[in-house]
Amino acid sequence: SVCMKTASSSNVLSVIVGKVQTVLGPMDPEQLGRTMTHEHLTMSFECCYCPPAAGADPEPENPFQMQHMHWLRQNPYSCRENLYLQQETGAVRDELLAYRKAGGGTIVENTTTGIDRDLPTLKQLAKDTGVHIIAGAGFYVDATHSEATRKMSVEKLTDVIVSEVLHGADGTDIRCGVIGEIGTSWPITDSETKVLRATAHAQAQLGCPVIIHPGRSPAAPAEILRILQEAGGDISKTVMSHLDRTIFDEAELLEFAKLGSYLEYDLFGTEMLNYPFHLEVDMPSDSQRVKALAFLVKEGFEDRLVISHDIHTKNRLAKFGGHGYSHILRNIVPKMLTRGITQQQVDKILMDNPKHWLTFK
Ligand SMILES: CCC(=O)NCCS(=O)(=O)O
Repeated sequence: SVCMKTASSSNVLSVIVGKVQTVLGPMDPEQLGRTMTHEHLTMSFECCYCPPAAGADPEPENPFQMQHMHWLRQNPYSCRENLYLQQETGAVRDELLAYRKAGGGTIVENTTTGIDRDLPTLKQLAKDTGVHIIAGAGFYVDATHSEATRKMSVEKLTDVIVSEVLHGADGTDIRCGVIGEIGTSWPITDSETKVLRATAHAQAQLGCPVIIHPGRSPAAPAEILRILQEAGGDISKTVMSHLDRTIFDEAELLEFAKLGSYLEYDLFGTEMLNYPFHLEVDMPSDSQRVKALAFLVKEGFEDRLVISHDIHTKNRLAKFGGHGYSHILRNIVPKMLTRGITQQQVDKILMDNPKHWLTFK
């Protein structure tokens, strides 16, 4: 039966090579269109609930009323109700229709094991809206690893990830088209190191795209690439997420960029004075994100940039007064064009780079 599985696995793989894999099946990469490389459409972020800080404004009684929108924007993780994006599939469906109208084609849905991935809902959303959706394989940060996950060997973890891509995940036949977001903390834990090694082994077998959530230290992204590379991963097909809250110093950023991964600015729309997961970090504004992109373009990295919003709480949906999934297309692109980034470079960032990354080798 091992032989049968290997034979059927190589048949599946031969169908995906040169293609991208959406929740509705393999697809010609030319069909992707404008692509947000890091979003969530249905998930729970309960693992990251933060009680309001001592002395700060407490959670309002009815947080989703207009007068509390500012509080929610500043304290998104201090309201449990706000962390259940999976309760808003209707609103997400409306937003995906709006995303298509705004010129969007594809969304990479980064929800992995640990934060309530829901593949049947993703498949239904793709059917209902015509937006191409690519689902993520693998595991989120250590705090969400189950005891069973922690006990798995690198080989077993590799088998799980490979199977999620080739055969389907969570007991369904719906296949993932990317590995990640693979979650890491700082310092990287033993269980996360095993998952990173498994990710690299799976990528070496599959020739597939990988996307990583780094811990909150400027040293984290390079350390992660070192682990992946040592285990046989393909850095040129790997996206490093959340650089906007991770590396601030321009020299350090250039040093990291030279390592060759894709560089992702994916918190567009997030404006927050106190970042509760790391109080020493000043969360940048959208203008500062655009400035970082313009800097990396000027330094010659236009072929490595990808962008997104990483919507993972309810308050960021248009239904709750948020910016929604079309903010980049409607507001950020025009801003980029006023800051020395050309239309051709914008097209690379939104179309060509995601296409090259997502295509199986
Ligand atoms: C699941 C969503 C996620 O991990 N988002 C990243 C948030 S942050 O670490 O950049 O604050």
